[in-house]
Amino acid sequence: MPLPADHPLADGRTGSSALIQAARGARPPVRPVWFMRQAGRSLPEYRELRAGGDMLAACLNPEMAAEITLQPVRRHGVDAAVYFSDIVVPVLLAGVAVQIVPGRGPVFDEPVRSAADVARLPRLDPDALAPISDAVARVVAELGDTPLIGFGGAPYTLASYLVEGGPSKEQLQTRALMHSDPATWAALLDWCADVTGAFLQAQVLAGASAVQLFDSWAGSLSRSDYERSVLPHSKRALDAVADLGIPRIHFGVGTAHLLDLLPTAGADVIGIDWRVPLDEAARRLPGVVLQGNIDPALLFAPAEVLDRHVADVLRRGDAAPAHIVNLGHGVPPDADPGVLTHIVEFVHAQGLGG
Ligand SMILES: Cc1c2[nH]c(c1CCC(=O)O)Cc1[nH]c(c(CCC(=O)O)c1C)Cc1[nH]c(c(CCC(=O)O)c1C)Cc1[nH]c(c(C)c1CCC(=O)O)C2
Repeated sequence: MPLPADHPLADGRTGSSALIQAARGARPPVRPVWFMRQAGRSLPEYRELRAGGDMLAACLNPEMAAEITLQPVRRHGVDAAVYFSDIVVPVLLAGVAVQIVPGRGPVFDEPVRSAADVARLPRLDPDALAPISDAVARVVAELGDTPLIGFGGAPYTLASYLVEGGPSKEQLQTRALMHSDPATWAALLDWCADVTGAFLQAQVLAGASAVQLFDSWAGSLSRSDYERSVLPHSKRALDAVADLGIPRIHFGVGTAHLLDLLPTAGADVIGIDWRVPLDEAARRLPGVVLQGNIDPALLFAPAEVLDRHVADVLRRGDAAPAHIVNLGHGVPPDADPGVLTHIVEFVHAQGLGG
């Protein structure tokens, strides 16, 4: 499947941007920087626009979702936008009842735990993704040569919300299901991969120039469980956009023990959390473009401590073929937006270094 001729990557708008260059392994004059979870909670203009309104309703309102996506680009001058939505949006659009509870996260009316529960999961009608395509088209019409990153939840992370019925630190029911009923598990993860795959595809076809697959909970898996029961499904989700020719980023939290496995799912760029220094990651992933990995905790440290840390991240990032600067996980809701703007200015002022 080719990109539409008027897609920003097909018509030349975003191809020479720092983000796309770096994702393809080149070293642009200035290192690209964006922040996971930049679209939302830490910005006063976001809070004002949302004004207590429902999160998922905001995601399904194309005008509002487009505006929220653009807010951090205007404010911080980041090198990419990330589409304002949530990993559970395509699940909701498939017809599964879910809410996002403020301060908690996605909560499902009925957890999915048995073979019958999985068999009942509805098929996602691609037409249901129209509000996504609409919002993305509005965003890219405003972005010019700044690329939009689309995203989706990796099958394990998504499945953990469905099985637990909500956020869970240890995902005990999820991992119990993986071991007790491998066939049901595989069917559930394939369903999640297909829902995320369709979500990614809709965003790319409407104008996203790159995608990121978030596997926030992958770190709780053993290496063998990850390799056998999760990785093939993450690959299935990434495969949904493989032939569109856009860079694919794969990010997980707490994945030090899984690092060398991650690129085998098919992504071009691997996102590293703050626990593994980028030069060590580069040694363990030769030839792989890296993204990360400013410790989000340092957003709360004095300016000179933060600057020293960011300079260290840049220096270590030089060990990779190319480096996309980001945090090691999402922007905390109480972060000072001024600190994020400062990081963008600091990174751009450094040039490429090394
Ligand atoms: C696990 C996960 C979720 N959603 C997401 C993940 C994976 C990324 C990660 O590990 O951080 C991904 C996500 N969620 C959101 C984005 C938007 C784009 C971005 O700025 O990166 C992205 C990429 C918006 C959001 N998603 C959510 C908000 C907050 C809702 C609000 O403002 O009321 C935003 C802006 C809600 C949400 N949705 C989810 C959680 C855990 C929460 C937090 C609940 C809370 O603390 O209030 C599920």
